[in-house]
Amino acid sequence: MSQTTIQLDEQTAAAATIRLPNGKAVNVQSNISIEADEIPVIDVSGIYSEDIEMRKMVAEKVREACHRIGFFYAINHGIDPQLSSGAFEQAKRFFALPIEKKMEVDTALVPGEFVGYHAMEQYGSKNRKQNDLSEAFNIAYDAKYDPDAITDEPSRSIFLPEDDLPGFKDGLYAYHTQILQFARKMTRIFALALHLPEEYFADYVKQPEAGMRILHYPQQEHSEDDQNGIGAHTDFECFTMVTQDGSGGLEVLNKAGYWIKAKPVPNSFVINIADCLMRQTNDFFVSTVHRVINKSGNERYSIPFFYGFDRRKVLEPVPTCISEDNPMKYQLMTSGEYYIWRASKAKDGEL
Ligand SMILES: O=C(O)CCC(=O)C(=O)O
Ligand SMILES: [Fe+2]
Repeated sequence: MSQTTIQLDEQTAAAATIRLPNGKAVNVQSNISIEADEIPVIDVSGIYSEDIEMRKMVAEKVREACHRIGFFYAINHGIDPQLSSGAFEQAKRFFALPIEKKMEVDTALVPGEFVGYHAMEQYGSKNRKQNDLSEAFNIAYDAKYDPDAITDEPSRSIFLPEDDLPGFKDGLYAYHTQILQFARKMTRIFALALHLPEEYFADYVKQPEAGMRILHYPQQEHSEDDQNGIGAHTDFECFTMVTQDGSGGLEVLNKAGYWIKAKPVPNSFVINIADCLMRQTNDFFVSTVHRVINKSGNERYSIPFFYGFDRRKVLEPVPTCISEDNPMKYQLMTSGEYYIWRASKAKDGEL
């Protein structure tokens, strides 16, 4: 997530330029979203194949999607749907707690880190009358729940005492552990997609950034001009994998400047490129602007998993994405420097 500044066009209030904290500016032609089949659905079952050609076939589809739109659906990912149902149940239990209880794990208690509770209508854009209509709870990577952990460093997560919500932490990490393993496999596919050896990023993800978030969006009554569930933003790690319920509401800004509805596809992840991978690929992969507006008539719940490289690793350019004619556009920094800079900006109330 990140903050945005939106400038309304003088001629038409519908068109706008969105200035992003990642340094980009994107044009929006209309604030009203449209139905379009632009987000590819990729069957990723080939990632488990022993045959490198099968893995490369998935990788080429990922390459095309990440270059063209920065978003795709992954189906046949192999994760038991009971784990996502379990995590959604935990989300509903948490958000049903009284606000005073939820505020005991307020994210403000952990400056600079994206963990804990983000209260309803707390963040927003100064261009909209109402703050964003959502609440969230974020957890961080925890080596205790990673079967391939190489560290015993304590997690940055904060939780209510176990007796306040028995089973909540284990329920969330049961799902997190499975997504983490899938994300490591996908890291190999992303390397192939960039025409690099599969192992290229292996050292970057032994101790990854792997936050997960549960989100609750009530039905909104205001127009999309006055309020969003989450306003237009890009994510800041390498890639994000979102589990959405059946409500719909996630919208993706395509290169032509139109909001495309990312309609729910059962048992899929919506995967999107985030800023760090955009930086490392010198913009070959696009970190696409997205937002959420829940007008489904239901309470919407979603579970994004934000996956990034080890904080100590420098975000070096990918060799296949730079050349003499196409030099690196971004200043070198570590993943950690980038995350902390962006998280602090976002927590300053700018989304
Ligand atoms: O709720 C969703 O579908 C997406 C949420 C999101 O974009 C975020 O938390 O960064
Ligand atoms: Fe996002």
